[in-house]
Amino acid sequence: MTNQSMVVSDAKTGLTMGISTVTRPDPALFSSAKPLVSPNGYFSRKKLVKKLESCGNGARLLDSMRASSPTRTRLNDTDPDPNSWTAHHPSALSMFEEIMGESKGKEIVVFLDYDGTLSPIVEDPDRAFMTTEMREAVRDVAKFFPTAIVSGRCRAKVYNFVRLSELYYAGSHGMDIKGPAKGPRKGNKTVLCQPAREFLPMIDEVFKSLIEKMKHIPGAKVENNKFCLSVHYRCVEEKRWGELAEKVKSVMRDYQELRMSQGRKVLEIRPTIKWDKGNAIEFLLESLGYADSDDVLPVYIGDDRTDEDAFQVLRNRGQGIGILVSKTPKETNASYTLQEPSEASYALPQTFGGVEENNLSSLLLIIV
Ligand SMILES: O=P(O)(O)OC[C@H]1O[C@H](O[C@H]2O[C@H](CO)[C@@H](O)[C@H](O)[C@H]2O)[C@H](O)[C@@H](O)[C@@H]1O
Repeated sequence: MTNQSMVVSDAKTGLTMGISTVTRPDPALFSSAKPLVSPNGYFSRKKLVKKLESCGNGARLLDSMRASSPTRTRLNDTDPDPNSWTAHHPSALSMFEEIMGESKGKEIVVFLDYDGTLSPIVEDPDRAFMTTEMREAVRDVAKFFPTAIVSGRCRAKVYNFVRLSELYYAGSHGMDIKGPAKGPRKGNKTVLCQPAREFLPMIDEVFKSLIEKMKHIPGAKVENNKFCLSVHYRCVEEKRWGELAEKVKSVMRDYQELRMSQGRKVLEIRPTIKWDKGNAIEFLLESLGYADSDDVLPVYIGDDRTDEDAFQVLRNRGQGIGILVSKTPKETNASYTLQEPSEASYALPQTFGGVEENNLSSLLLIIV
């Protein structure tokens, strides 16, 4: 293992754009890697950690699959009280003034989750398209603020859905980050970070095993997200979820270097490295020159458990705005809420005439 760094500079501002120190085996695999030359924005080395989330016993996993994928609309006793939840996590739309106050004098950086945030949740993961209005809204946001898509999907796939080359993309739950290829920073070196590169052969192997195992479970789907895998059970009969979980666990037993987490009717398999969406947004903020800056206001909008790592980072920094997209109360580190993707999809391009840079009101006008 080597401790390598990447430096990317922004020709426009002269700022160091991307510096990351990541643990990885083969520097040659990082096409844009260069020696660390600036004292600015060093990232502390992220060491491999033991499994963060064990698979647990079968019954626990099955319970958790049910709990994390509610088909119900009614709340149960364990859900947070809706009134106190709304009081603590008010709608981002109703808190416009307050949110605007936080943005004064700060540079806004926008982070957007994809599934469930920019696109509605649908049965077929390959058909989770975003609307044209949403794309326009994101395009317009990116004209004013550095904007990144942070997704569990493989970077190429999420790029194919979004198709905006001026954005940063952090795919595979942040384990595959790339800066804009074109757009405002055209001609500059691009930010690149792939801290789990060494796991690629293993992930491919596990993908093949899972495909084989899932063949006999109607509706199950295995998605290769490059540095992680998704086993979807949205279209599997609930009475077979236990069997599906057992099969996934039986494959996982041979791979102690991988761990499992859960999303919305999906089991996600990924390397045990301590690198998640939270690390991804820290990396990107650092890349943009905001490592320890008080002058930045990161805004993160997401809907899923994996987005909580990013919300947590904002809380830890005591900086930024986390917005959870959810219709039902959930434990969350976000401060505000939106009910559903459509609340963030009413693009109002006509408002751009009056938009001022560095003003959060511009952002909200664009996305709501
Ligand atoms: O981080 P995200 O961008 O939110 O990605 C998380 C997972 O999203 C996708 O699965 C989810 O959306 C599908 C399409 O609506 C839905 O069918 C599935 O049940 C959801 O879990 C994606 O397919 C996964 O690979 C991502 O990890």
